[in-house]
Amino acid sequence: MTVSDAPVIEAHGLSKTFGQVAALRDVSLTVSPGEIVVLLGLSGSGKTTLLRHLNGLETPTTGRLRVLGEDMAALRGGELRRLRGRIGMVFQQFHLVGRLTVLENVLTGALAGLRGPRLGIASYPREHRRRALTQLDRVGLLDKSYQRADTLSGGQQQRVAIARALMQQPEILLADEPVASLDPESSDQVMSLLQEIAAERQLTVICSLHQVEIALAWGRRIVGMRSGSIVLDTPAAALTREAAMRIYGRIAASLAEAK
Ligand SMILES: Nc1ncnc2c1ncn2[C@@H]1O[C@H](COP(=O)(O)OP(=O)(O)OP(=O)(O)O)[C@@H](O)[C@H]1O
Repeated sequence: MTVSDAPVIEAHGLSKTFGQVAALRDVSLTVSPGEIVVLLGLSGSGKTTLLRHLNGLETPTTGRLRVLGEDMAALRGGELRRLRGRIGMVFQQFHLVGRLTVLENVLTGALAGLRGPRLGIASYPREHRRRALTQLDRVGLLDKSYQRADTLSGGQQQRVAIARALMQQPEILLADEPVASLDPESSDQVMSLLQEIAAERQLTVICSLHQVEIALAWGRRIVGMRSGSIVLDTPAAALTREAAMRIYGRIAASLAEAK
């Protein structure tokens, strides 16, 4: 195995409990560079908790986790921040600052690498501004650069959030239900953009979804989660819609039983 083939994520027996709630149960997962992995599961199955472990926002109750070759349990302060700088994140609710321009929102993606507070576009280095405009061009929104972020549609706002994440030149992109708030057409645009960008940059993408149809259409590898456990890990091409729906049916049934 060469260095570049080394897994970017290696989780072994991860468990996480919040009080009485087991959010993750014995999760093991290995992801190679450039893979696009869809985490598929209903609400409450543990997808967000797993993603939060991958960028060090949660620490496991038990188990081991290596991300980009680093043992997460061994990282402290600045080391953890540096690792986080290599991992981009996008969220269901975009988390843009609505009253700022699109360009300023994208510029904030590079803030971790800058000292001191920034106020206004002109306060960012010229090179950052150039890069931010390049990212906006890539996501098809260059013409919206100077518009307030809250005047954009949901799909456009998610594309801005992707451009912001790309500013940190991440090696891994974590997308937590990135299309859950979007209509079908915008969902397709966002999923297709994530896939193109992953291919262009050899970027590893881990994307949580709850919709089987979208997972089948866009996933390459589908990891199914139920009640905190991985119950399925298969190439999307090998998973028929009927099989996925049956698995989902079992997920739904198990949740109904739990209530
Ligand atoms: N900080 C927390 N404190 C207590 N319980 C938590 C916490 N975070 C997650 N949980 C619980 O852990 C379980 C898994 O939640 P998680 O958010 O990971 O699921 P999910 O599949 O991402 O669902 P959703 O899409 O609704 O966020 C749920 O039962 C949730 O209530």
